[in-house]
Amino acid sequence: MWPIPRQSRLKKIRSTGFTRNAANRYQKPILRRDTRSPSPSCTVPTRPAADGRPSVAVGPGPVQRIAAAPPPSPGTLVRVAPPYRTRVRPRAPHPRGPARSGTRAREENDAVRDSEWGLVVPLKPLGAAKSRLADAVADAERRTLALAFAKDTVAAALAASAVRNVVVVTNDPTAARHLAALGARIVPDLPDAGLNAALEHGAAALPGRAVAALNADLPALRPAELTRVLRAAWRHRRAFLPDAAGVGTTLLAARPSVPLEPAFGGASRRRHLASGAVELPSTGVPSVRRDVDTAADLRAALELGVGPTTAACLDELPALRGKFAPVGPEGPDGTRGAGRRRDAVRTSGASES
Ligand SMILES: Nc1nc2c(ncn2[C@@H]2O[C@H](COP(=O)(O)OP(=O)(O)OP(=O)(O)O)[C@@H](O)[C@H]2O)c(=O)[nH]1
Ligand SMILES: C=C(OP(=O)(O)O)C(=O)O
Repeated sequence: MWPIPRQSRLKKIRSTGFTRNAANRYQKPILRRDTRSPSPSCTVPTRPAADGRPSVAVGPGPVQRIAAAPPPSPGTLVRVAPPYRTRVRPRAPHPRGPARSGTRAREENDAVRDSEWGLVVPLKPLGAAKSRLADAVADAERRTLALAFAKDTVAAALAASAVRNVVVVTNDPTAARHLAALGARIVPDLPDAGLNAALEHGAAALPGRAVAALNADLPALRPAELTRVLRAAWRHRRAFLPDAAGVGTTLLAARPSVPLEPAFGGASRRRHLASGAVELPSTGVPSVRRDVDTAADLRAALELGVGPTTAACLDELPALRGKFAPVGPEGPDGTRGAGRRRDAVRTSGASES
């Protein structure tokens, strides 16, 4: 019956609203009688904080059961969905809003998908980490703080909508256990040849991805600020963010298939600039720049508001309580120091704040 003479073709288009090909593409939703058994309930490990608020999962803890939706009554017509894909973790709603249909929207959605980054977070063995805090705190507290910084950094990174996954490169078994419980993938530091070798090794675990190296000592990190930095980095082949002191680097990013070429350590801002990486704007992203090496850095981080694990350490460990009150003015509630911490809970899939 095809080709239809032009006249009757136009008539057909007018009567159906579709050409034959367009009509073939249009499909009604498939409806079938529901024969499925009720779907199983899913379990989410959580550990409530001391004050009763929910908190980041820190390991095996009480398991909260989420009841499954009641099954439809027998014989109900249900829309047949495509095969379900299991997500490793629920994703936060994308800032550009829900996915839309159409070619232009599809391109936009692809761009959003492409701009999801793999982060590489290096972490020294805790016994050696944060050595510049040794003057201010005893060894046990220094190790605890190094782990707390890393946990707050990784939890915030996992909650950032531009981040798809976080690889932690470490040989520390305790840190590995805690950070894996948050949702990070642990890669042993096989080269064991310093920070830059560890970063190259971690980046190799994310082939074909946009990769960003992020220091593990950013306890004030906010997911929305990290997303802002990564979206800015997406416009360049390689880009970096200087640390709060303007001497070092807290984040170095490379688009897919571009070698990361990390040159961290000491005055790395100058080295990253000389290597051709573009320096990203520093304004509006203080939490991504606020690395903590010294007691003064920790006070400055407290001014910004640190994450829940660092705040809990500073509140609960007798040797640390009251030790790092920030130098700034009192908070609106008259409290200082850890009392001014941000209370937002940062878990995977949590909304950005
Ligand atoms: N896996 C791995 N991570 C490292 C290594 N060296 C440094 N890092 C991490 O790289 C980031 C910046 O490191 P540094 O500032 O040199 O070390 P730090 O432990 O933060 O502080 P200091 O001991 O005071 O220098 C931190 O997240 C470190 O844990 C390494 O050799 N291997
Ligand atoms: C590792 C670096 O920083 P810091 O030693 O100050 O943590 C760096 O800036 O390259």
